[in-house]
Amino acid sequence: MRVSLSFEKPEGSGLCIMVDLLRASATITSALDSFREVIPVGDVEEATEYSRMGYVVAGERGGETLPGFLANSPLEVREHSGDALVLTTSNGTRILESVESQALVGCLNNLDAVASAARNLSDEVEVVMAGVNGRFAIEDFLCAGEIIRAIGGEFEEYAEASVLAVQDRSMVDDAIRKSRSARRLRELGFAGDIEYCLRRNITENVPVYRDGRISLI
Ligand SMILES: O=C(O)[C@H](CS(=O)(=O)O)OP(=O)(O)O
Ligand SMILES: [Mg+2]
Repeated sequence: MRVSLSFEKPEGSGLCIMVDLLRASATITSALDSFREVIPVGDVEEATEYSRMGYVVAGERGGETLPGFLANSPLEVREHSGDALVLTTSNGTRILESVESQALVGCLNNLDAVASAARNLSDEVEVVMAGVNGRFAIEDFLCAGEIIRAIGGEFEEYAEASVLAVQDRSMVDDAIRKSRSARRLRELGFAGDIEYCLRRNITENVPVYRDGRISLI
């Protein structure tokens, strides 16, 4: 198994795992408990159009929930159900739109499940950190490190660095709690989401993005 790590967009065209720990990956993973599929859309206008058609919509910009939408929150979306959830977020949904083939969605909540699915699907996987508006985000790097360690195999150097960074779990948790993204979410009243996103292996859900939709693998 060969594992690489990249930032913002996949460098190859094979299997990838999109990691946006706070919060798009966790929201998508959680939503698939109560929705058959998630439709990720890049812009607010398109999501609003879906809303007019009667779809349940969720989304934010800069962490702030869009008016009339559910929050990009793993805790909030699981209180709703339906056939499809339309989701637009600042980073995660935008990254998925740049995926050419298929992408799994990974977070700490589904850490071992997504690692095992990747191993079953391919002998090469690229983990893609979403970041925040083009900037490195430590929470995505550390989450990627835990997923890459769980996948195992041969790591390219960036991937290896992420694994070396996650030797101490309490340091990982502290760094994520102190991240710019977490601070911003706490200011907006989403402290509960941060703690939820830090929980390891609480679900077997492995979301897969293909042909513009996300469903369980
Ligand atoms: O809603 C979130 O947690 C973030 C907001 S921000 O742009 O990083 O402030 O969006 P996401 O697409 O989940 O990174
Ligand atoms: Mg994020």
